[in-house]
Amino acid sequence: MGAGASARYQDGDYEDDEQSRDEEGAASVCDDEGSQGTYSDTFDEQCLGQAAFSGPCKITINGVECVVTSGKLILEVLRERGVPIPSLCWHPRLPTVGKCKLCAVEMKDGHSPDWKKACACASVITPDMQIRTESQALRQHLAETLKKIAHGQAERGLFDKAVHHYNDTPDLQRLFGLARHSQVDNSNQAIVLDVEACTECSRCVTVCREVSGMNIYSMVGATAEFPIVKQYGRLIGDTECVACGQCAVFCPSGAIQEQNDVVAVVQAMQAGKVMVAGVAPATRIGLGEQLGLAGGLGYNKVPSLLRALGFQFVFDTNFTADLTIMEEGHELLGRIQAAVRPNGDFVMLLPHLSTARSPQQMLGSLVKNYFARKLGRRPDEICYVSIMPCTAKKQECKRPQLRTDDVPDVDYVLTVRETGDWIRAKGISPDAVSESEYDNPLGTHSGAGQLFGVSGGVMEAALRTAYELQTHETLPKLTFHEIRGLEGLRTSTVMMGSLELRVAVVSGGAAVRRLVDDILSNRAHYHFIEVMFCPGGCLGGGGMPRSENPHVLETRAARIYGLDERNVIRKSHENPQIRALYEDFLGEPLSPLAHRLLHTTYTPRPVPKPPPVLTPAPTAEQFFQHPGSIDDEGSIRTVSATDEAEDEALAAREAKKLSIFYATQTGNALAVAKLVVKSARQLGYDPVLLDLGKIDRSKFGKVRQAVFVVSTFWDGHFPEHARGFWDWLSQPFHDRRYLKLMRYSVFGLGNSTFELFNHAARCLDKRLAELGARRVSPIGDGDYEAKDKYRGTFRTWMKTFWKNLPRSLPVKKSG
Ligand SMILES: Cc1cc2nc3c(=O)[nH]c(=O)nc-3n(C[C@H](O)[C@H](O)[C@H](O)COP(=O)(O)O)c2cc1C
Repeated sequence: MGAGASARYQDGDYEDDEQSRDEEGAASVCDDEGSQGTYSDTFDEQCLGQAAFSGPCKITINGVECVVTSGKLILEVLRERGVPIPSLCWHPRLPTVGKCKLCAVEMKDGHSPDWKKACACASVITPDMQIRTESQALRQHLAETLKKIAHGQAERGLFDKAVHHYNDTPDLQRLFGLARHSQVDNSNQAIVLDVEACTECSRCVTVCREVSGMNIYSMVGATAEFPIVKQYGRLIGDTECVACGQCAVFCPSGAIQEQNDVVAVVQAMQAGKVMVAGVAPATRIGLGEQLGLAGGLGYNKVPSLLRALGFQFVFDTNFTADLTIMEEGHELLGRIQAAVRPNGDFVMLLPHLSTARSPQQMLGSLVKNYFARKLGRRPDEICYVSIMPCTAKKQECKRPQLRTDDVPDVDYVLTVRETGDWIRAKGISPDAVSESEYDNPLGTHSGAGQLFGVSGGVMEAALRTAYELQTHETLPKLTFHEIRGLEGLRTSTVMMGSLELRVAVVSGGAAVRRLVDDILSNRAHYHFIEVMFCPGGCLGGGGMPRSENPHVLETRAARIYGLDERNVIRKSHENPQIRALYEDFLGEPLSPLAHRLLHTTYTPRPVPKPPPVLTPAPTAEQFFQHPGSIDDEGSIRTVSATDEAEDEALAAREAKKLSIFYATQTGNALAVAKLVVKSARQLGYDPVLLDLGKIDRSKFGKVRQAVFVVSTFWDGHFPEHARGFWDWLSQPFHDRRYLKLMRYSVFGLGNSTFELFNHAARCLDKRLAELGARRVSPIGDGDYEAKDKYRGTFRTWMKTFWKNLPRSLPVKKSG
């Protein structure tokens, strides 16, 4: 609801004086007396950040007076005080979206007699506010909202059952379109999406866009059967998804999960394989949480629990974290020295990824190629299972580069969640097992290795070793506080003798994207960068326990730092087993054997392209195929720009000529462009409608009066048919006065839930002005998310344009 709309609720009688309501939003309710009333599904949302100050203030909650902090969200305050309040879309670590409307409360300020309904997740506490969470109307609202969610799930469930039931009847499958779609998207090696369980809360959309910076999910174009649309309407496996699994961590209903590999692991056990597990640094922090142990799990309980599950050997991925530092540290110093110019300066190293494998893959490789030999077994007789905080590791272990003699180094990856649930399902109690040590020779680690579980930890571990390797002196201070913390980007300059090393630590995909942009555009210069895709690093990984605790990442980080501090060995190069491994087997860091077993190569992954054309609306097709023909509405002339520019001499007519260019993917922009044509004709103009993808470019510079109606698609792009035009117009060769004759205005069609809202229209608007065209009126930002879709914005924009157009005519010089 717009801020001005008022809905009054008094003593169980709902009164709504808003005139226009959209159909979807209206539902029928009974009030206390059982009379039927109309109930608007709209909300009074207090603008976040509206609170004048943040400090203690008095409010009442359900009639009880209390002192709380103003400026906080109502939902946060209710949760802190233990007042039951349902919600689905809200999460303390995500921006508010106010989608599910389950957290409705009623509120009023001190003196007002009227109660207003509001989303507790989208409204902030103000002094003297009264809040109630219980009333007949709220109960009714909750029931209706839950019913809608359940209805959607049930519908999709029935749909799914129909697939099963009609499995042998292809005609019916075709009829329902079932042959083409599956309810369960199993196309990704790490993530599975079962839309039957989806509550349409949109958390996956938010986290993927805001935290991971990927924008794989969308609800635009969603249907009842498929409430979540993936990039370009494809299966997840065909998108750019990197399987970080943040969607799985934040999904409240289990619709998005990791691919479960427990059954495959159990089958390997039953097949008599030698079962070996490896435990990651963040795993030992997360497993206790997944098992519901508030105080965490005793450090050496983890190997015991894994042995109770049936693993014969339990190694420590912290060991190979130390090994990674040895390989990566020598690699870094080698690259720096190779890059030092005679004047002592050194060149950018950023385009060069380290070739060192991840600790998981190093451990897998050593288990299959080193430990197997000690055991007198063939690599394929061993099943190595990695217990990880990460979902992407499920994908990583399947990379073809990470096999030796066609045997995978890592057979399966289980997330912390899968492992915890398996332990529970087997009825193993952490209290019933005693502590035990990790197995050797791959089980001893330094505190530096443990730090791999937190963002900044790999950098800190690397610096502890690189400093001593470079300077041959003892590092005076072990902790690098400047690169600790959970902000997306931390930077520092570290002196290593005379070498000044500029370092950056980045975590969370969105922050990574920003840093990469800065580097590519020469705004950021670093020598050594640690990149972790998950927020806070592995402790915020896609395979870690789901948590509603806003401070969960800080708590996990503190535990990891605590483990480092308690360790007797704090530097990777001081780990005695690492030294022994080089002496016995690998030779030295970066030796040929180390290269073969511990390093890898990368190949670019194909980036999925948008489909060539997304079924244009039939009317648009007519226009594309028959330019110049009379359209179905009988009155709109479409011509090529060539004809249009021929009339130079006819000045009077010229002033009335208006070129209306459109670019559309699914036909909406064309429909809007036609409205402009009609409106122009009513005002006595002579409009022509032009497909922006088909204009005669040699005549474009002669257009005098123009309107552009342009939609944005696929991450800020122009619609398919007009991309060639944009590529051409944005080229640097155009003269700055190329469009000096043109007066124009742009109307954009987009959706504000996309990060690049109306990007195509905005770029066009800017570019036209850059090339000398005069803007008659400001761009119209049409937003599909607006209550009336594009209507209101369009009317205002059109009105301003007609008002300004005659005034913008160049004044004739007299004499
Ligand atoms: C797959 C898809 C991607 C979209 N991408 C964007 C976008 O990046 N930015 C934006 O503002 N709108 C985006 N939209 C919203 C469209 O611009 C909006 O639906 C518009 O009405 C389409 O107009 P058209 O039918 O003329 O192409 C997207 C819509 C879809 C279905």
